Amino acid sequence: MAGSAEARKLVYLVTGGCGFLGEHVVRMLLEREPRLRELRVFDLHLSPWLEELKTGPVQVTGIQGDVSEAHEVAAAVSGAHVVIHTAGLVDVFGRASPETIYKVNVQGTQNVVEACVQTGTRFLVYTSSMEVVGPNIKGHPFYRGNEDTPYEAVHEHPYPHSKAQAERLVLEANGRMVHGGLPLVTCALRPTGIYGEGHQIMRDFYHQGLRLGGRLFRAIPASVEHGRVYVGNVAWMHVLVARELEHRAALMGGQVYFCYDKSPYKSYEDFNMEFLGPCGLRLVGTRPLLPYWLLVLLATLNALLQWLLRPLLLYAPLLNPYTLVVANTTFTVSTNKAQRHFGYEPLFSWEDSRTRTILWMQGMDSSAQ
Ligand SMILES: NC(=O)C1=CN([C@@H]2O[C@H](COP(=O)(O)OP(=O)(O)OC[C@H]3O[C@@H](n4cnc5c(N)ncnc54)[C@H](O)[C@@H]3O)[C@@H](O)[C@H]2O)C=CC1
Ligand SMILES: C[C@@H](CO)CCC[C@@H](C)[C@H]1CC[C@H]2[C@@H]3[C@H](O)CC4=CC(=O)CC[C@]4(C)[C@H]3CC[C@]12C
Repeated sequence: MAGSAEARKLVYLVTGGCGFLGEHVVRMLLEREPRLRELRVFDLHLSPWLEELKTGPVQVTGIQGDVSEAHEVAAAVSGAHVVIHTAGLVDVFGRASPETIYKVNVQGTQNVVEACVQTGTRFLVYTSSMEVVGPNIKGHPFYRGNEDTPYEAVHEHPYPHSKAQAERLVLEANGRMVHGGLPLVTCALRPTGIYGEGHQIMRDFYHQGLRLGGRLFRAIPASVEHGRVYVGNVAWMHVLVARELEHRAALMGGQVYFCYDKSPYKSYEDFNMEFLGPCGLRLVGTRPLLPYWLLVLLATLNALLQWLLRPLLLYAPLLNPYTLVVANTTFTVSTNKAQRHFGYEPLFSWEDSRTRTILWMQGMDSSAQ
């Protein structure tokens, strides 16, 4: 979408703009935000593809930095009209220490909020997660819930705990006076499990399937529904929210929105097979091949091994007690809050989302294991 030079006046900052979701947000902004003049992409590691984006009408500025460093964040935020804060340490496998997770996710978010206040940036969109709600460690189902559905959110794992703390910081900052005397307007988006082009865990399952001779083995009952949402639609929601916060501050400020689209309700594994199947993999078993108690045992063993081996090497398999509970607990969303508050409709149908993801997977080098 082309915008005339006069209409281009806004400066956006996307933190974590080189990540899986961040890249889609960056590209979506360039395609669908005609008022954009400058797009700042802030990340710990800048990706080479940023260079290609520098030839268009929008000034794209890569900023290598760390959200946990307040001065780096303040320098990047200064002069931005809108901040989309997607940067985060996404780790439920024990790769990073809890301290590092808090430093990036909580302190990093606090730094973003303070930078907005100090420099006079008025609009802040935070990428939260369904994980701030659940599934909880008790395995309570959340079936087609919405933003108002009561649920006992109990967090013991550092990732959901840090995301919940960060979300609270962002929402509590709504209405704070920023430099210049106007109120900060914030809101949080809570994606369910995101999938699509660039999804690392999908890549991991694909390569695991290839190693196992084109097979994956069912571990989760098909009846357990896990919420999923296409990355392009999550990015589109971010773009829309960022745009509409200014016009609907009273309605949207301080609100949370689940990210949703028309992706079908399925188990985590059955959903993955929508893409892995057309890439030649097969899910073996109509029921889990191992009894649940054995999976719990294996997950506990993995956690124990991780702890024992930590001084020597990093052992971080996909299966641990936390991921087992998340994958084994029904958690699905059914809401239209984003449609009611800011007119969101998914940009990509389920068929498009599926096709795009399959094409991306088929284009991956299958030997790159
Ligand atoms: N992947 C998923 O299924 C879901 C992700 N989310 C949230 O979406 C956001 C993006 O996640 P993904 O794209 O999946 O993860 P990702 O790991 O692909 O992207 C995160 C980006 O943040 C950057 N980053 C990490 N630490 C940083 C630091 N200290 N300073 C600056 N940048 C830093 C990374 O370099 C990376 O580019 C995260 O906030 C995550 O919590 C929410 C729900 C689901
Ligand atoms: C038991 C295994 C047998 O195949 C399967 C293990 C799958 C898990 C690695 C994933 C199941 C559910 C995923 C999480 C979920 O989609 C919600 C998430 C939200 C976020 O904000 C970050 C990612 C994640 C925690 C996601 C991580 C991978 C799973 C636990």
